Amino acid sequence: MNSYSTKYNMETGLGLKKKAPPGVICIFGITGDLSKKKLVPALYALYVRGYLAENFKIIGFARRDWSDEFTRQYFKEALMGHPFFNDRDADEFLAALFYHRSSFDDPEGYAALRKKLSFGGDIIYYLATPPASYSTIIENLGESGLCNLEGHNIRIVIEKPFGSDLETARGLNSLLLRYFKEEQIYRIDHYLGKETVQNILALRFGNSIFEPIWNSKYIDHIQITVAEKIGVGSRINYYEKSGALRDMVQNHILQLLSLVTMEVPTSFESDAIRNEKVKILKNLVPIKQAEVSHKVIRAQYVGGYLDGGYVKGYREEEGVKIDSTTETYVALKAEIASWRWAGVPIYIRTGKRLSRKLSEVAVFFKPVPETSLWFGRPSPAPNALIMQIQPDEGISLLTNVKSPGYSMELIKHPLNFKYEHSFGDELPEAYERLLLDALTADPVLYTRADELEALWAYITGIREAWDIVSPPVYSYLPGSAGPIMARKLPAEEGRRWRRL
Ligand SMILES: NC(=O)C1=CN([C@@H]2O[C@H](COP(=O)(O)OP(=O)(O)OC[C@H]3O[C@@H](n4cnc5c(N)ncnc54)[C@H](OP(=O)(O)O)[C@@H]3O)[C@@H](O)[C@H]2O)C=CC1
Ligand SMILES: O=C1O[C@H](COP(=O)(O)O)[C@@H](O)[C@H](O)[C@H]1O
Repeated sequence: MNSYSTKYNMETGLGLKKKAPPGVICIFGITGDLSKKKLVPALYALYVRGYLAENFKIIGFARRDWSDEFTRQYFKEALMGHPFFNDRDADEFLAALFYHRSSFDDPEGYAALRKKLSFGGDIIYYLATPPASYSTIIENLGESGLCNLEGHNIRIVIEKPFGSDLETARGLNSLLLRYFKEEQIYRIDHYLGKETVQNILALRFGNSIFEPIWNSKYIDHIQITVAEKIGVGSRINYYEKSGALRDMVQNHILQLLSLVTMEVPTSFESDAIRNEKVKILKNLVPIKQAEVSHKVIRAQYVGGYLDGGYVKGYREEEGVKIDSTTETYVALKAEIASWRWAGVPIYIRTGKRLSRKLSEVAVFFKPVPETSLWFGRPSPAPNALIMQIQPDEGISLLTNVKSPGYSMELIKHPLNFKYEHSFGDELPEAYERLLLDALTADPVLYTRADELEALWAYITGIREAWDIVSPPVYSYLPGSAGPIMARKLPAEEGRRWRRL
């Protein structure tokens, strides 16, 4: 037990409902960016909060010439900005970190790894590597027998992107299934680890007031926005092949969509939830070639001024082709062919270099009926339920209230719940929850093979239509709300985007 754990849990009510059993997590790509920014800090937080077994170990696999000592020092420096950092906890935590030097394609590296895994307990392989290395690692783990070690429960976590279209995702699934069973495979989507995303289910199914109105009779439309202010940054090589549709819509946004629209699961068990999500994803109406140009708007940011300084346009970024058609923004109208959702459009938009960072789901209800009640006065604005994923995590219900005074004038007013006000500002990082779930063999927040293939089927349909039709790639200014053409999507149906 360490200095923080009892105090922290009592204060925040996070609760020690589950604790990782003894074992080892082997992180492939320990010297990389994700390990430094997310994985090791999340494991440290779990350690400090008391969620790791006493003899839990971390093995970092990469090819740089590092020693155990150097690796510990490197991560100690990386942890110095962590909110829970203190010398004693960091040293104790890092004493359990070991470095394993090998190339991913060297079978001897796996034979040597086998000896280091022999201290018992569960084994979790975490692939935090370039996606091109996934198959090499999986094959080497399989052929060296490391997927099947007597007396160990073994799981494998795979980072995104999981494939680049339906065919490659299927190929990766079948390679994994050659060596692992589905229940051992954990495909990550970090949005599912966010508290506010999990709260979508809590809000919908823990409150009897929502279910009766959660359908096409009462809901007019839904908007899902994941906007970012940052540009593509140093990830050009990956992004140029990916674009916003694959980078954000295929995973995070369609996950949000499925949580907001799925039927009530029979339990909070992983398969019960994932079964319902898959049903929704399979009911997404494919976007056909003939409609792709007006149902999907793609665009790129151009150069311009943001926060007082010039920022390069996407095509000016180093490594981007001058005639690149990779979209840094995409907006689309999705539809679900089901009794509950027929006729309810779901407008989606995501992009980089927009006016601000914002992830939210907004559910717009139908307006009150047009009757003589409001005759001569403006009709009340439709109600909307806004689930703000980040920042300023919270939920608002936009209602109409009487404006103070002598007449029946209505004004819009939000009923607000803010995490920060109710629970303090410290929400656990998504990777903490996701890692804890992988360590405790709970796949509820991970994507199942059939779910992943349904996600890719929808996106691959759009990509293929783009390849044939070549719709225009519109432009937008940094700091804007996106391309003007995107307004058309809801506007042609008498609606408009929420302000960004
Ligand atoms: N970085 C991020 O913010 C995010 C990353 N991801 C995903 O996480 C994964 C990792 O990303 P990131 O950390 O940025 O990648 P990096 O390029 O920073 O790290 C790659 C890691 O893989 C190792 N590596 C690469 N090739 C070999 C090889 N042949 N043999 C041994 N080691 C090798 C590198 O080791 P060495 O240094 O020794 O060469 C390094 O540790 C990717 O799938 C990415 O899409 C997902 C979301 C966000
Ligand atoms: O997966 C990704 O997500 C980030 C955005 O994540 P967030 O938690 O900051 O909302 C995005 O910047 C990146 O391009 C994408 O690969």
